[in-house]
Amino acid sequence: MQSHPICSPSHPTPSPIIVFTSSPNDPPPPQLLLRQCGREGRGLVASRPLPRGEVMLRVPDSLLLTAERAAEESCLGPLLRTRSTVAASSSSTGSGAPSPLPLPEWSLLALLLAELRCRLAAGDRASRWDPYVAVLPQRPGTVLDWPAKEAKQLLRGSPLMRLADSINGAAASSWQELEPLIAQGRKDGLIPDHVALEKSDLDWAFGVLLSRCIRLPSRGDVQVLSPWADLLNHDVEAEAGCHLDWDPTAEVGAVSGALVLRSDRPYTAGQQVYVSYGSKSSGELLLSYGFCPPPAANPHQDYKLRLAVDRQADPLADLKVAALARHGLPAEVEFPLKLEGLPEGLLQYLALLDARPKVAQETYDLASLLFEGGTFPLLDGEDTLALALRGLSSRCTAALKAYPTSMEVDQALAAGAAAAVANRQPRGPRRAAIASTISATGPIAVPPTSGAPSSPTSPDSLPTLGTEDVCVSSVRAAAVAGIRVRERQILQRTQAAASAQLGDVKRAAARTRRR
Ligand SMILES: C[S@@+](CC[C@H](N)C(=O)[O-])C[C@H]1O[C@@H](n2cnc3c(N)ncnc32)[C@H](O)[C@@H]1O
Repeated sequence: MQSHPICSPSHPTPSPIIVFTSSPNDPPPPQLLLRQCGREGRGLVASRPLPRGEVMLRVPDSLLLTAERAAEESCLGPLLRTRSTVAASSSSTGSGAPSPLPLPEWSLLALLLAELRCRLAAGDRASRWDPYVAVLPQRPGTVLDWPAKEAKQLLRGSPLMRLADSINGAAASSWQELEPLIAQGRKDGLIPDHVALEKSDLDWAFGVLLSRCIRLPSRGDVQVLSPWADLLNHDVEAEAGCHLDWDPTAEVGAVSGALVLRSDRPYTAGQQVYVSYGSKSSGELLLSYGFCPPPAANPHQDYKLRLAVDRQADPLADLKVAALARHGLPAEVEFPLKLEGLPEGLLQYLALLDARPKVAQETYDLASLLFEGGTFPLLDGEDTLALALRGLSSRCTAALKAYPTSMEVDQALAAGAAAAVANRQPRGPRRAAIASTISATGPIAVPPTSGAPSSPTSPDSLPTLGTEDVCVSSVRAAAVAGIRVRERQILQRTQAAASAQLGDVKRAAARTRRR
């Protein structure tokens, strides 16, 4: 691999490599090196043995791409400033609070990213962010890159369809916000001719944000793009991974405050450093980040069962919504079903949804018993626990019927892809990276590992599918088939657990009647 453009010494702006130094006067060797890490793409590895709690990376504020910076540096800045002023004067409380953003964070970040991408494509390299934008992936591989028709077909029957709709919906409404602004900017001569700023540019920018944006809890949950920090890959097995957050006390040179990465455990030289992108299922990672760990090996794999008060068919809907609200519960919830055990509160919620109380007070009393007392009462002689278990079983039946394919077809599809993908050699192995070290200090020696992939024959042995893999439509289809296999297994196991518990409830009731 060539030298990393981010590190280019010829670029006039301060190179982000300074984030690796804790003291500008006496820089120690960098703690992290950039490497090619197999199907995960680039990643960061420890350059030397690192103890637990070590600061591995500091990114100063000046290198964070925030929404405020995006608004300032976009060619539409003058228009955005007018909007900010109008918003500030209409919401002014004289509190000295920072002026509100003219648009939502992601719209501003996407706008600047898209603009920079258009400029770079036309050879216009006037921005200090160019080295960063130049190394962003051309295809982030998120669901925004999937043809709409294909996404509809692939995700039919799966709860992932709702996630895809919400991602596409968010990108579409952001475009609706930006389109008139872009038209106005063009009219006002603010946008150079070589900056197309089309919907496809914005969709690309949204894909970059979905897969790389970092939320900083210790800085008011602000969302940023950060060079270097966004080269950290996700480990499904790590509960938390290394800690990445804003630290107001960290110092880079004379400046206080930095985005800091601290090691969660000791690292050996050459070991890849991971963070956790959150407790995400393989489908969520596929749609939002463009890669798919094997669902069977992902401890966060689930089936998101959506339960909602039926406002159309339930004559007691308003009462139930009010009763739920009294207990701080929404009228719609997604319960993550897993292979092992039922999610907390699921049966109570189902009991309220499916019960048919006669009067308003009965609804409120039922809700109190379920959500406060933790008991399932008899309602008009009917056991509300049995009601909830039957409700769960029938919802699992309906969910299983909603898939357009059979279990056998999905298993074959996923297994076929496992074999095909295993034959494609990724660039460098996963956990102990070997070749192609890219760093300011040159390669370090790491013992080679046996790079030969295992030969999978079942969907369970599907390897992690990286972004390059899932950019191929047939591999995407197989990844979703593998997810459907796991979702079905979860639904079947849940149904079996509900039937078994229903049997217990019936036997207990029979014993009570006999006494
Ligand atoms: C924040 S970036 C990390 C850096 C990235 N590898 C790169 O080369 O730019 C997130 C992207 O990294 C890749 N990625 C992260 N974790 C992964 C994993 N466990 N397996 C496969 N790909 C992964 C995916 O392409 C994802 O969209």
